[in-house]
Amino acid sequence: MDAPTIQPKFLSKRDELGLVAVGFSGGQCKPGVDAAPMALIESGLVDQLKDDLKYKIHYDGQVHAYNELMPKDDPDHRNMKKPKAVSAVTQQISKQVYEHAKEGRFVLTLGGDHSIAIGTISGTAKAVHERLGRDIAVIWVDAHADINTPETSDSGNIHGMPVAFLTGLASDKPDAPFGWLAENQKLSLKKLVYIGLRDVDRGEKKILRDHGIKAFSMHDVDRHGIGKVMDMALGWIGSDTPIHLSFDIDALDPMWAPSTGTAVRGGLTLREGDFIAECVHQTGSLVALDLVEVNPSLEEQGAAETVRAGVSIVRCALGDTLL
Ligand SMILES: NC(=[NH2+])NCCC[C@H](N)C(=O)O
Ligand SMILES: [Mn+2]
Ligand SMILES: [Mn+2]
Repeated sequence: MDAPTIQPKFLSKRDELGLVAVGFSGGQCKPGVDAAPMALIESGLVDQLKDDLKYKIHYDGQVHAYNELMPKDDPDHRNMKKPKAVSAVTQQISKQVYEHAKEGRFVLTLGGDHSIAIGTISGTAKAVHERLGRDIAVIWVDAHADINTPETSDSGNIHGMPVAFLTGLASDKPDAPFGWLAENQKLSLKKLVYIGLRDVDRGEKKILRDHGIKAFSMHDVDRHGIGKVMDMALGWIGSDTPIHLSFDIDALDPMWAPSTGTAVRGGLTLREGDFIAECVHQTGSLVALDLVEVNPSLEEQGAAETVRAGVSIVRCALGDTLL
């Protein structure tokens, strides 16, 4: 197979990829998502990116568990569970992603639960601000909006809050857990687009409405078809903005991806998920990708299938083509 043919617009080299493997599950309560990076790598993801898609991969060879960063004592803060752990880990991820992104490399992060996007997106945003003087856009593909503030969240799980912190809808005092997020690490609400939503909390619906946030729910996918939805989503972002794609595997229907912590029926087909990734690749604007929430220890009979779905989405986003 040939190397990707799309010339990336916002990367300095078309074939350089920084990989960050994050074995972290502290943004929610179910153990097992930390095992996803190894499962994805063992199923051949990295070899395929190297051998089939011809990427030159910069990888430190480690699935980071960040044990050295775990606080001894981590009481709830504003209703958030494990605030210090998530803060320390996401701050470290932010640096790791930034180090790759500032070199003009594509950055692939394998999670881990979705709280890690506080790190990945802040790292991309900072590097893109510095390198190109631009804001990034984020396409958030998920059954959930993950835009709860600590105050609107029922669960207290931080994987339901990353977008609130990244957009500044939620913030912490400088000395509090998420006080480290600086202005140049944040995301504009106008540059955020959701696809696949179907389980949005009441407080989150109000946030989406009040701020006019662009969101394509499963209803929109049913009504228009995924082709039209992608045209509208990419049209909203425009062709001159670097894109960070944050893909929660639970956007897919549990038929295709059962092994995930907060599965919701009525989701995207595997092909619709791949199609989203293909369309985003074809823009030439993609600069970073997260793949999160694969949990091989849940619905174990479906774990291999879930991992395969994850591999497929990453391949499509990185330029794999059928023909
Ligand atoms: N990244 C995810 N899977 N998030 C699920 C969030 C579920 C729920 N809205 C919450 O705040 O807890
Ligand atoms: Mn989700
Ligand atoms: Mn999510």
